[in-house]
Amino acid sequence: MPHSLQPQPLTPEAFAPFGQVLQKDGARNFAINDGTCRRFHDLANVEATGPGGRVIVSLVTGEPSTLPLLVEMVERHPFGSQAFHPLSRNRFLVVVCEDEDGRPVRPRAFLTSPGQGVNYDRNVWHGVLTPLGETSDFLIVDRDGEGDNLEVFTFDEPVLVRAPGE
Ligand SMILES: NC(=O)N[C@@H](O)C(=O)O
Ligand code: NI
Repeated sequence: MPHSLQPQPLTPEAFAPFGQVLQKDGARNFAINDGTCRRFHDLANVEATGPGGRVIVSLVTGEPSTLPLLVEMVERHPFGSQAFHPLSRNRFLVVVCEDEDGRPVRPRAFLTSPGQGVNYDRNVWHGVLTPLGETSDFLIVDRDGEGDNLEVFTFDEPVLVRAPGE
C-alpha cells in the first residue's frame, strides 16, 4: 500500500527536525536604518561545506503542480543547506523524510502559508521545489563548490500527497 499523506500546516516546531521556517512571525527583529526598516534577523542555519564550498543566492521560476500529487523521489545535499523563499503569496508543497541508514523514511508533507519559506538543513531528504497554484518565483540560498552536492532517492512506490481535506 503506497504511502498516502495529508499535508499539514507548516510550523517551525513541526519542521524543526528538518530545518527552519522562514517567516517574520516569532522571529527576532529590530529596527534598522533610523527606524525606517525592521530586520527579522538570522532566520536560517545556512551551511556551505566541503572543498570550495560557498553560499550562493539564486532566483528560480517554478511551474505549479496540483494536489493530489505522486512524489516519486526525494533528494538531499550533503555539502550544504538549501533555502527557498517565495517572492509572491503563492503557497508551495514541502515534503521531507527522516533518514535511516542512508534511506529516506517516514515522509512528511507540509503546506506553506502565504509568505512562508523553508531552509532545509544540510543533508536533509526533501522533495524538489513544488509550487502550487501558479507559476511562482523564489529566492534560493544554497551551496556551490566542488564535489557532488546532490543525492537522489527514487521510492519503490511513489508517495501520494492528498489535497487538503481529501
Ligand atoms: N537544484 C535546485 O536548485 N533545486 C533542488 O535542489 C530542489 O530542492 O528543488
Ligand atoms: Ni534540493
